[in-house]
Amino acid sequence: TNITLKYGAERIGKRTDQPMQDWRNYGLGQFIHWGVYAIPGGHWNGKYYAGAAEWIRSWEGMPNEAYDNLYKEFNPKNFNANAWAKQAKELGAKYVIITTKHHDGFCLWPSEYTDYTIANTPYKKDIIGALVEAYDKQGIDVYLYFSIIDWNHFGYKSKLVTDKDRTDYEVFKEFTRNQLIELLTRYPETKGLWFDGTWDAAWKEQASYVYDLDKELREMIPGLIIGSRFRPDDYGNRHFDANGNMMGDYEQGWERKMPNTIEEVHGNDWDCVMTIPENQWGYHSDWRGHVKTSNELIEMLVKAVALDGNFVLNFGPDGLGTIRKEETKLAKQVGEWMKVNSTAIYNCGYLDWEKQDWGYFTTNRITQEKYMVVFNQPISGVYTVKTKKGVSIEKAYLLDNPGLELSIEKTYNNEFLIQYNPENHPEEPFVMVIETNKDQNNSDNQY
Ligand SMILES: C[C@@H]1N[C@@H](c2cn(-c3ccccc3)nn2)[C@H](O)[C@@H]1O
Repeated sequence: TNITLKYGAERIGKRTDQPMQDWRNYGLGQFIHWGVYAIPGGHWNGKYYAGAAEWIRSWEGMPNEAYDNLYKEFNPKNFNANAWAKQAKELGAKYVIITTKHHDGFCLWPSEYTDYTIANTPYKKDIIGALVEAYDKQGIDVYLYFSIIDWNHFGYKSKLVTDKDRTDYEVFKEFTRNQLIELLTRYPETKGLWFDGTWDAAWKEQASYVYDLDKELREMIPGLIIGSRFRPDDYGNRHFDANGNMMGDYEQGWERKMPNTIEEVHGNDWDCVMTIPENQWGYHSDWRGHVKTSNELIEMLVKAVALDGNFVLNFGPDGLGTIRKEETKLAKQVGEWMKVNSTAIYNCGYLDWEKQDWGYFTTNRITQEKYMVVFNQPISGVYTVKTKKGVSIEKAYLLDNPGLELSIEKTYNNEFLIQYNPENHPEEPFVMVIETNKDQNNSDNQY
């Protein structure tokens, strides 16, 4: 169908400019959710809050008035931006997404458009500025998370019913625009904005305002990257417009979930943002339910890269600015795996060969080198690989032991069977490198 839209997708197909190519090649990112919600950490008056810790203000167990005064005691004496950035570097994250303002409206930067900011806490100092500088120094690209929902602003409405709603909302729209311009002016190193809280009916009616704001922000920082969770089209659709075309630069719909097939990705760039516990972004002192292990997180990361996406792992520092021991341990474990295997992650993406049970294929978009990341070792020691017509496998070896060539048999219907029987069971996923007759990446073919 081709419905005429004034505010639909600005482009069909992937962005091809360098900033977007860099984004596409990150593979792994870090999400930071930090704010005053980290002070209660999922508890109030001795009671446990079963929801997501950053939503505790919406819980009847926590009076709004009590929550809205928490900022007066926000004084994270253990906060050390350089330590966080160093840990992210060791994790192997190529970019970071930092909450500037979550749904509660508390600003981690000294915004001049509201008093509900870090400037009016005992801590006083600019948290965002310190983090941008520290991550920049580590060579990690910085993206800013911004919640459109703002429970602290009188003009914020989830839906527009009365005339007063509408006049108040106009004030809120200008406030939102001012804060976004303020953020990009203060932190011009910002590579992109990760918007959240744009599902309200009120916001979905603002197609022309958001279209203009999107354009204005992109003009401030050339190459700025904004996902599909920002603009509504003429009919209030987000992510995909009325013609089914994606709005924004990548699909931002995979929150705590992932696609299973390349078809679900619709040829778009996408990111998956993931919590370590089942559903906690902000700090909760009592994680219940399933807490993911490093091998589970590594499999999600590899699966995302294998399906042409990025994987963004969330960290929720506590009220004093400490990154909790569970997150520190996982950052170390994933980081150690990345030190050995990131060749199959960075600059890699989807290889259009049939998915096999032993794990995932990835391929380097620049060198075309191909990788098999193994999660399920076959008892037989036989790894089946179905290539494309005319493509044969000539060499196979372990990424961390190139000298040991693995035997390859070709079957009658163009399948290749790679044999690998390690003496002992590997404790974590491992990578095989495969070279085909079509590879041009060996030096003597370069003219
Ligand atoms: C990135 C994540 N997005 C925020 C969120 C998710 N949701 C939500 C609301 C209703 C249904 C499903 C998800 N509301 N807010 C979370 O608080 C966190 O910031």
